[in-house]
Amino acid sequence: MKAIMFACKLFLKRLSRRSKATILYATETGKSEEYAKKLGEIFGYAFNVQVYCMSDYDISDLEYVDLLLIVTSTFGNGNPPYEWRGEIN
Ligand SMILES: Cc1cc2nc3c(=O)[nH]c(=O)nc-3n(C[C@H](O)[C@H](O)[C@H](O)COP(=O)(O)O)c2cc1C
Repeated sequence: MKAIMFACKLFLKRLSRRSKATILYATETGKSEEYAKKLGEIFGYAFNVQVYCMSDYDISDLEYVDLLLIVTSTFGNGNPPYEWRGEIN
């Protein structure tokens, strides 16, 4: 039992040291959200990853992020999805 607790502590310590990656997505029909979540799973092997919808993200949190990935679609004349057009928090 002690060995398991020790291994868990080591594992959590190691996880907390990983660089922080944030993935923001903006979507109309859900494809970018799906892709952002898949990307999150893949990057989760090497980074401490969080995935957010663009409209839910507080931009002041960017200063704590080591890597930022943005997944979005375009519509019409290369316009971004609706949620991207609104003001980011
Ligand atoms: C009406 C309409 C307009 C589109 N306009 C563009 C465009 O200008 N450029 C582009 O690359 N893709 C365009 N697309 C393709 C979408 O970007 C594509 O379907 C995308 O995968 C949708 O992703 P989402 O579900 O994350 O919004 C358009 C699709 C539709 C239905």
